[in-house]
Amino acid sequence: MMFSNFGHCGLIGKWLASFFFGIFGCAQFVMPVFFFLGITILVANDYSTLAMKKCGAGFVILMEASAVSQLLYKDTTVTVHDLFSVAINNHATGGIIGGGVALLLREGFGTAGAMVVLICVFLLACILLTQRSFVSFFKKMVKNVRASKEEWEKSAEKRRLEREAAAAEDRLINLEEEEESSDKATSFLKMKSGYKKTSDKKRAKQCEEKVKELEEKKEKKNPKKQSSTSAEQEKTIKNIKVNVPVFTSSDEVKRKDCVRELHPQIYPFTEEDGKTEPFKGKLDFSAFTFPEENTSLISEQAQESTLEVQEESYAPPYKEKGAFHTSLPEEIRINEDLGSLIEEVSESIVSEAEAISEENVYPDAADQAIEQKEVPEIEAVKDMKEKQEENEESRIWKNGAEIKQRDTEAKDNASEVNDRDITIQEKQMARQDTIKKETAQEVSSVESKEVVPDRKKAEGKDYLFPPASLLIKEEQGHSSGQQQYLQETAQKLYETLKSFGVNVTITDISCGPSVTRYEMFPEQGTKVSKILSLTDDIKLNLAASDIRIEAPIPGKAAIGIEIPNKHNQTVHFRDLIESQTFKTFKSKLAFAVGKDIGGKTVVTDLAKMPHLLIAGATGSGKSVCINTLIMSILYKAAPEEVKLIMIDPKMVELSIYNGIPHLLIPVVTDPKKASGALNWAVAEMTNRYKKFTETGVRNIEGYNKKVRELQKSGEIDPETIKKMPQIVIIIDELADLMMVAPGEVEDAIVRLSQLARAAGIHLVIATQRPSVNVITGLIKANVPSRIAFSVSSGVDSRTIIDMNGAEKLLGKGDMLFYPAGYSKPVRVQGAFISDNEISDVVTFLKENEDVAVYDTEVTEKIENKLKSSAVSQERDEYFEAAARFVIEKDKASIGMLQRMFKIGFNRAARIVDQLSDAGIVGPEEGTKPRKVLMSSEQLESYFEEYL
Ligand SMILES: Nc1ncnc2c1ncn2[C@@H]1O[C@H](COP(=O)(O)OP(=O)(O)OP(=O)(O)O)[C@@H](O)[C@H]1O
Repeated sequence: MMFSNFGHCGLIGKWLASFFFGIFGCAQFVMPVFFFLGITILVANDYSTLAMKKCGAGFVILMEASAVSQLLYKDTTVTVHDLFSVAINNHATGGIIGGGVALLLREGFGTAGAMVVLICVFLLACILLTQRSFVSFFKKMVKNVRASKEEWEKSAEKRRLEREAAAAEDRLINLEEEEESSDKATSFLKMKSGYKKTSDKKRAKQCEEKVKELEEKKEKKNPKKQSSTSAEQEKTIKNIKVNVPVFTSSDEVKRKDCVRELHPQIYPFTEEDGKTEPFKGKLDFSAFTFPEENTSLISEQAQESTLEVQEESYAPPYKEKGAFHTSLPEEIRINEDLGSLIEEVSESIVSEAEAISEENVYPDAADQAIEQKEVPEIEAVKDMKEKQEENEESRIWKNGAEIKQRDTEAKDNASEVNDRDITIQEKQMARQDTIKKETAQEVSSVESKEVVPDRKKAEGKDYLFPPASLLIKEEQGHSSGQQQYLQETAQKLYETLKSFGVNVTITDISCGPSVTRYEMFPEQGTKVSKILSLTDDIKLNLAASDIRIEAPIPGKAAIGIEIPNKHNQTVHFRDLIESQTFKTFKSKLAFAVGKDIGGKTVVTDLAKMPHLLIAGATGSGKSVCINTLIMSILYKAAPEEVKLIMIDPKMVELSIYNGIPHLLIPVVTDPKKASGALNWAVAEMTNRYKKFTETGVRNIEGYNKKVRELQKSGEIDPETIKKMPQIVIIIDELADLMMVAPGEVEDAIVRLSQLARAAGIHLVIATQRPSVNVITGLIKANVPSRIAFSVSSGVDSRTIIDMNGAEKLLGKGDMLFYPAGYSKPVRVQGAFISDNEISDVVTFLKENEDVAVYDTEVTEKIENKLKSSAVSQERDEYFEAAARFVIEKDKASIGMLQRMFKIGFNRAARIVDQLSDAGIVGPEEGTKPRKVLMSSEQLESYFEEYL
């Protein structure tokens, strides 16, 4: 095309060039170049939008050039053909495109206007092509001009200052040559100007002023430089004034060192103390926390004293005084005034010393026995404190060595005091022991007198209480390493928790027969749930079979971790009944449960429970528990006072008691009879309520009181109206009963549990399977007191006591005792009684009592009930209604019953036969209706008896 434009390509080239000139006008000269470049750019840029935009902008610029040439060309072409032909001929006009645009614009805006529009479009096209706006271009230009101007000014100023400085230095050299200078001034000058000459103070001052002047001048002109210089100056001054390295609060080690240095009393017993270097650092107490070491140390101290006091008597060693607080003031800052800081620190040390000496070193001050030794202790501590106060008054910072020495003195004092304490404690303990032994001897002598069977003493007069000598006594033998073991376990426990980031203070250790409880107070801000979540880790670290965490212990601000003892101690039943608690217990339904975690005897009143549910896996100790309950009653109440009904579907557990005077009926082993016995109890309960209404009393106590009064006054014959005995119904395996007669048994139990308390009837239900179809919702709701023995899962535990915990018990009498009114179950080691002991007691009772006189009336009633229930099972559903109907109509026929009950012939005939068998209607009389033999009253009494 380029060659064609200049006529070098023959005829076709000429035609082609003419055509393109007609289209693009004069721009055709550069069009081949534009096409070549444009297509190259488009291909190279992968036909990107930007490339297209730029090519478009280039094309517009070219066409503008054509349009301008058209405007400048003085010709009056108006048609497209004219534009085309003129452009072909002279190659100087705009062609169809450029020319067309120019003509249109000229028509619209005139030539000048068209030029302006074209220039504007040209600029826009240029922006598009270059992708630069003119404004930013101009800005950049202005900036560059300004920068070069500033640079020039700066260099001029620099040169001027250099000249001035050189002149000042010349003057200074002259001055220095004249006179001698002092060392300080020289050094100052050295620092400032780098010269090594000397001059006197005055001269130095003058020089200094001069240099300062110069610097000020400089700084005024260059503020950045000024600030950096002043910062440098400050730093230098700081370096001269404060000869203490900067201390970072995040540096744990340094912090600890500082604390040790400033608070020597907090480390009274560490070996490390002697190695502590005198303090050299600078303090920054922001974000200050107290290190845990001292807490542990002091708690260990507390434990030591605790354990000593605690030996033998399982009572808690001291009353929650072991808990102490060691947190220091959170924010102590030293910045400007070191003196005030020293004051603050000394105060805090004194208060710390007080706190430690009063609360922690002697944690069991509350213990009465140890009260006597408090006076010398406190004096000794005061001495120690005074010495330490003196220490603090002296310079803490400078005289590190002196402080160290005094620390050692204080430490010695503390250890002296400690030793003295220990000896005092030992003496005290020894005295306590002797007193205890003496009293124990006295008590046992009194008890032995009491235990001797005494006919007169017993309320039942003719009841001979079994002697305690029939039971096995606990062998006295204390494991010697017990204290050491407890201490070690406590230490391990503490360290385990600490390793998981839980800091605690062990405040108490209660050693029970089978488990030991470590009471602890967690550090402020520790979540209880965090400790609970560590159960398995604690178990692992202590190699314990199972642990239970009580968080928090009811009524205490502490968490209890119960760890099984190395050697279990059996709690013998004899210990319990010989205890003062049992002897002085008023209720006839006293139940010696066992010993709690503190070793205290637990005796409870069954009458207040008023019904008890005992549940646990097989072999967990239920039967033994029931035996202790029965034996407690045998040792406490005469047969006239308490009667027992025992239901033992297992047949082997309670049969041993057959023949004792307390039994109302022989031990029931037949589950069918059991439901009869329960129904009798329900009837008895109703009877008792009737009697209460007649006598105008509300409960059994009121009734018995009234009877006693009337008997005393002689108004009634003691033989005819007797006092009501309390009745305890014991069911050893509820699951068996529920399998045989679920509906009936549940109904009877529910009725009894709802109403029997006031009537003096109490239920004790034991079961192996605490599933919901055995302990139904209704039974659970009405039996409020529970004893949970070891179970296999948390689900079972929840069925019994509505919470987890029983799955962690150790078995063999380890129980969670949860009577009505307790907010949380209590862990108790149940008493143990062997079969031999039971049989000895039973034999004793049998020998000394007339052969058990069972209540024949009760037995008969139960038998009748059994029979009637067997018969009633065979009877038709409409039997009762039919009987009433025939008595009402005074005749009985099959057709009549058919019509009345809308039943078939056969069924009606069967009902009539049943009525005849029951003696309600007479025999068949041919076609005549049968005769009715009973009146309606007779019928009612029949129903009462048999249904
Ligand atoms: N308080 C206790 N102290 C020591 N050992 C006990 C105690 N209670 C139970 N045991 C031991 O556990 C064994 C099983 O106890 P027990 O017969 O009472 O269990 P159980 O729960 O009634 O079992 P099952 O439901 O199978 O009858 C006893 O033989 C005894 O060795």
